Amino acid sequence: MFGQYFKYVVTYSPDFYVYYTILLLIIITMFLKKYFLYDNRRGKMFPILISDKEKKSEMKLPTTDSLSSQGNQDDFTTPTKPCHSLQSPRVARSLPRPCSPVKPSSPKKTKNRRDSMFDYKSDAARKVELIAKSRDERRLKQAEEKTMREQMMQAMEHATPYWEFAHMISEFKQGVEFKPLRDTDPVVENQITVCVRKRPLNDRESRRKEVDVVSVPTKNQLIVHEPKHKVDLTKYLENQHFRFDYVFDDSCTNDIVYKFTAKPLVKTIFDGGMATCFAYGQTGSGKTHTMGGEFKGKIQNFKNGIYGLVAVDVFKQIANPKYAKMNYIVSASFFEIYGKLVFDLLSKKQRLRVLEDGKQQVQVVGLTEKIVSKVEDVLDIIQKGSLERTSGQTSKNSNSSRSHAVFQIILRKAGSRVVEGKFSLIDLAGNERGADTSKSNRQTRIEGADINKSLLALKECIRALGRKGAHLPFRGSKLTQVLRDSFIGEKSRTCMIALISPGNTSVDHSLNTLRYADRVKELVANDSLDDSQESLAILDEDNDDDDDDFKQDDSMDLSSNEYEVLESNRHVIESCVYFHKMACELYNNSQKEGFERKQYATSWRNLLSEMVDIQNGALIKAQEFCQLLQDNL
Ligand SMILES: Nc1ncnc2c1ncn2[C@@H]1O[C@H](COP(=O)(O)OP(=O)(O)OP(=O)(O)O)[C@@H](O)[C@H]1O
Repeated sequence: MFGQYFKYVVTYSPDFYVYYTILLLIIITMFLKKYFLYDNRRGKMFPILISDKEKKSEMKLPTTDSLSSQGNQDDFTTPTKPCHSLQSPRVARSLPRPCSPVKPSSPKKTKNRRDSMFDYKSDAARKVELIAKSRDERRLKQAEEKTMREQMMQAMEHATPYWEFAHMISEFKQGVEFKPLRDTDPVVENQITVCVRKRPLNDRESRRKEVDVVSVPTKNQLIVHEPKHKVDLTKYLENQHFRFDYVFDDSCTNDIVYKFTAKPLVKTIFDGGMATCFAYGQTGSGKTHTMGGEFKGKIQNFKNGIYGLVAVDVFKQIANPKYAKMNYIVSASFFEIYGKLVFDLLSKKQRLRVLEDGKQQVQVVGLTEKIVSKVEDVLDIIQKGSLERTSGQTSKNSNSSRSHAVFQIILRKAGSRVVEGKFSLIDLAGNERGADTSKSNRQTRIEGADINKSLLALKECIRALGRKGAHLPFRGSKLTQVLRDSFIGEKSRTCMIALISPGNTSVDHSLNTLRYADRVKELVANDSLDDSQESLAILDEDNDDDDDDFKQDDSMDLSSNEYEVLESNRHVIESCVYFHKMACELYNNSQKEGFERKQYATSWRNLLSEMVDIQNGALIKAQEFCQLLQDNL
């Protein structure tokens, strides 16, 4: 029927297309009115977004009753559905006014028609909103971080008196990539090896809430974070960088330390050379722990100290078919040098004399040398000597920290007295004891001066070993005298292990230790004295022995003091020539273009501290001598 009507209209009504178009326009307008809004400001139409829920509510138009009940505040229970929710204009218009009393403070404020219009924001508006949002989030995060930082600082202040430094150090460490030494790293063989071992904080330091001021970022680098105060008392860190052959951090065991230090030297003594390994550092820094073995309470495990580990490897080599036919006899000795006195640790601390024969061979007369055939024999000797060394001492007033302990393993061929090879392992006196020279107690001053002197002489001797053919100032101390043959010969090899305590109260001593070790290595690496310099340094060789030094056992005898003062005087003269040359060289280099500022600063500082060391040593001797002359008046 509709079809017939349509056919009729098409056939008989020429205005059909006009009607049809008008009808279509009406439909389109209605559609637009229902689903679109016109934004006057922008002159654009926008489609209305209606959530599914709202669409549903729109479809179910509220009855007058329900609307009035919504409008009744007393019955108001759900403010989440206000009448002016997002609805089409038609629906919105159809709603009666009284529906407005929705609580204005309603937490879920729904959008009205106008709000819905502004849901459609330009990109710029969206971006502004995003920026504002992220700014608010950032501010919130910053506030949270600040609160946390304040809380942490408060907690740290209670936990440690050095919390500010601890905080600065931990911030510094965050920017450092740590790649410490690993057991699998290759062992480099040097004639002189200088390395550093840092021990962990001990119980006493932890109780005092000390801060660990030493970082070991790589296998050969170390940083000391020296706590400092500015004039206005602001705290800051001075980070001092050092480089050595190896640096062992507090997680390294004695086995690892041994692998990179003394182990490579064992074969030296089978090749007819002398090997020497020193442990240098402040009292309590771990010298005995490293050389003698780890402590478990008061009990020391001699098997895992460097003494014991060397013994194991020596016997392994003896069993090696290459050396088995050589018929080596192994013997061991253990003695202590305290000032100018030498004591046998294997013979109830019997006092020994050090003499030099016509061929400049130094002999420790009467020293017990026990023949050993297995590792256990050596461990017995180490145990006996160590107990002898520490017996009758309290840790506070320990003589062991003021004496040098020398443990030697000697190789001879069966039936011969000739030494084929010797490994000397030395646990040096605490280096801070050398600074005891200003103390009023005369004995302490003398001890301090002796330690200072022996450590300076030791450094000079190692330097001389590095500078082949240079003058060997071995007469500078009893220690270097008895070790004379360790510093001569092409085949001699030396290793120094500098031990440091990590606590902030030890930082000055640790820096002293590191500077000493640094100079030993740096001079080995950089020194290239020319012949004229060497010839200047030889003066002493002709200086015929004033054997007083060897024949007298009295520690403070006038003539030996005079000898030492004159020796130090000569040493100062020689060093002045050397310093003058080096200082000129450094200065001239600094005038050249593109000179390395950092290298210059380090070299100049080291040169000056070396000069100060030598002059201080001479000053101590001169003061002692003045005092002695006065006492003898
Ligand atoms: N690497 C380490 N790991 C753990 N503990 C260590 C380490 N080094 C040292 N210690 C501990 O620190 C303490 C002091 O060490 P040690 O006696 O070896 O110092 P020292 O330098 O020989 O002192 P002294 O000059 O008085 O003989 C010991 O209790 C030792 O166990």
